[in-house]
Amino acid sequence: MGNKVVKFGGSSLADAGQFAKVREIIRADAARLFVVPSAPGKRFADDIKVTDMLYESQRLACAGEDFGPVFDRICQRYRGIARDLGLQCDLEGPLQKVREDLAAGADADYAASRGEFLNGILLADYLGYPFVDAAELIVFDEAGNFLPEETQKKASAVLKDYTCAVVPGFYGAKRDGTVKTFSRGGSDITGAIVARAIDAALYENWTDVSGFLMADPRIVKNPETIDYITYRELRELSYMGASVLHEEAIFPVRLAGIPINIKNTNAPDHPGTMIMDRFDEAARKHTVTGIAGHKGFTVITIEKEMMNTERGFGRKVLSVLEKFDISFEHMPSSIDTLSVVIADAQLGDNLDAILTSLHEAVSPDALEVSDNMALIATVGHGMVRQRGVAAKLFDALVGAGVNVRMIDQGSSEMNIIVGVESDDFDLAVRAIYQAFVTA
Ligand SMILES: Nc1ncnc2c1ncn2[C@@H]1O[C@H](COP(=O)(O)OP(=O)(O)O)[C@@H](O)[C@H]1O
Ligand SMILES: N[C@@H](CC(=O)OP(=O)(O)O)C(=O)O
Repeated sequence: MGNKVVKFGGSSLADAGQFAKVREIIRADAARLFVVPSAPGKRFADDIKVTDMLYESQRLACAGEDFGPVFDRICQRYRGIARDLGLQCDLEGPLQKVREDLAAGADADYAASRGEFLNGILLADYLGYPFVDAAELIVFDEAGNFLPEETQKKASAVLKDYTCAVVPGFYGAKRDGTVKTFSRGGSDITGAIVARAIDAALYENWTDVSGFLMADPRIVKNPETIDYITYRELRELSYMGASVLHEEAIFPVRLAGIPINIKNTNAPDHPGTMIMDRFDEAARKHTVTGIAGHKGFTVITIEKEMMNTERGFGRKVLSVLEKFDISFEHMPSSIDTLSVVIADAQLGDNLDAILTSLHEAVSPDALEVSDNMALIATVGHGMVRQRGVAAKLFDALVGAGVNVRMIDQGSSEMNIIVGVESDDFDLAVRAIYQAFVTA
């Protein structure tokens, strides 16, 4: 039987009690030999993640303000875990080093990475596994882009000398040794990289929910677990906001054909969700695999009669966005209208300037802006073969009194995206869930 990589999220390692559950899980299966921890996460709803406190410490240090009190709270989190578990490893030395580095002007990536680094030291000691610094395995270029093939070479060469190891999640290093983190939630990517590097039989991703759920449990009460899902479906759902797995975590394992199993640290016997390239279609319980979405989008709708006959119309619109260095999410079109959906974070303060440029570039009959929009994706390979899926979805939304502002049936044919007003977001997700799952 092949080895397993086990990644534990911040909620799974938030305190000593959680560490104990993690060790029990690892000891229950002799194949669980490569462990990727996140930084201590929230212990209760209003708690603060260590990663957030590290960013805050760095921000204060950088502004020349006193970061001592925030950093002391970080130290207390780690000291509490080490004390409650009776660990003997040197924690004070590494804590002091981080404090000094922050005072000396360390950057945000380095600061944030120390959350996983310190937790990795504690977990390695608790398990009796060697600690392998992710900075020795994971490579970024000078501009900060992750280099997958160079990483695969380096990580597999280093890890072949270990029968087991703890590798902290979330970061790697540029070739000059400067620490670089992935985007938030990026420990999931580290787990996938380690799985590919050791050619694991399975990548287990342990979190605080019993697998990937059909909808966000903060919106839908007790949603069903998705038993099986393909990498592609999962990527669509993760990208659209289902935060349980970082959307980029799929690439390394998909390349190597390694399945991912999402499991619950607080309910380890639950089978969770299996993610793989394909599976027996008969195993699907519902037409729809999952529903995900998020708020914070603006839609610009461009109207122009006979637009469809005008050569290069789409290109001109896109070149305006390119000029502002903006990427778009979707671009549904009909005969005389074309809409571009843009995340507000991309748009910044550029909306007025973009509208002016669009007027100059394509002389539209009208430009309409809908801000404060949310996008919801209803995803499932099974949707292609079923008639009436779109009708059922819209009936559900109309029945709930939701005003649908935009529709995009993605070219992947396993995805229908609707744009609704942000205030209707939760209502719309519940209505779709009810129509496809509980009705
Ligand atoms: N479709 C979904 N299925 C499961 N969890 C979801 C989904 N959408 C959002 N979530 C949220 O994702 C959380 C788990 O992800 P995350 O906070 O990154 O965990 P971890 O700290 O273990 O990495 C869950 O607690 C849940 O609130
Ligand atoms: N600690 C980092 C990376 C991470 O992946 O964390 P988690 O596994 O708790 O989502 C973050 O908060 O973004």
